[in-house]
Amino acid sequence: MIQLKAVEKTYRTDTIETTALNGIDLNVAKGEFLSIMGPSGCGKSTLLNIIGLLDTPTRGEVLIGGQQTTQLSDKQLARFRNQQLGFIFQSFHLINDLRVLDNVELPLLYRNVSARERAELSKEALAKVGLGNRMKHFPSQLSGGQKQRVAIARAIVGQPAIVLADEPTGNLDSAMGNEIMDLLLQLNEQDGATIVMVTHDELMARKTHRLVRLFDGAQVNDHYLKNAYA
Ligand SMILES: Nc1ncnc2c1ncn2[C@@H]1O[C@H](COP(=O)(O)OP(=O)(O)OP(=O)(O)O)[C@@H](O)[C@H]1O
Repeated sequence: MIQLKAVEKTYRTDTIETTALNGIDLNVAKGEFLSIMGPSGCGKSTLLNIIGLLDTPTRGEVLIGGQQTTQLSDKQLARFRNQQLGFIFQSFHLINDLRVLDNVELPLLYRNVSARERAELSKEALAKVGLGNRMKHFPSQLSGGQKQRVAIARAIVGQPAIVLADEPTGNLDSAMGNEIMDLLLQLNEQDGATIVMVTHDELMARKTHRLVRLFDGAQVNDHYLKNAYA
């Protein structure tokens, strides 16, 4: 479903060159729930942004669902993102001036979906995350866990094949974090969504199918990391 081949990412400013990713080869199977861990600055968000086509690699290839993405124009990328990918962020990224239902409808606005169908699909997505009774609320009237549920409803309303989550439980206490994690597991198990999640929480990562550890922009295996920290 996701294939990265020899992906490198270098950021350049006038004086400094930073290698954020240094030759990543990664295959994520359809229906797999993968977590990515590693110390601060090791390249986790960069990797997720590249998988999510929000950023482009300096070298290497990114294939999503067999489609080569490196040659796509910005417009094609935006369309591909909108149809294939759902995003969940640590800080929710909801629009505070919009009611919950309108926030969830947003990804559908960029497609040819009628107003009635947008509302129906969004209500379904909100019911799925247990927020069917909060549609008319504004984000400021919700708890952190509820905001993240809205963000998940928004991520899944267009039924994307892949959901990308950047520290989805990072801003939540452990009880709410566990609820959000259960919801992601349910999405994966029942709806078959392929999920890639960046997390700092080993307990959350342990619930997923596979744990990839990064160190200094490179993929390392568990054994190596344990030796490195021994
Ligand atoms: N836009 C940018 N310009 C320059 N350097 C960048 C940029 N984005 C990231 N970097 C650098 O690339 C490296 C990887 O950053 P990245 O945000 O991917 O790490 P991370 O593992 O997600 O960190 P954290 O856990 O702290 O969020 C870091 O050294 C960072 O300073």
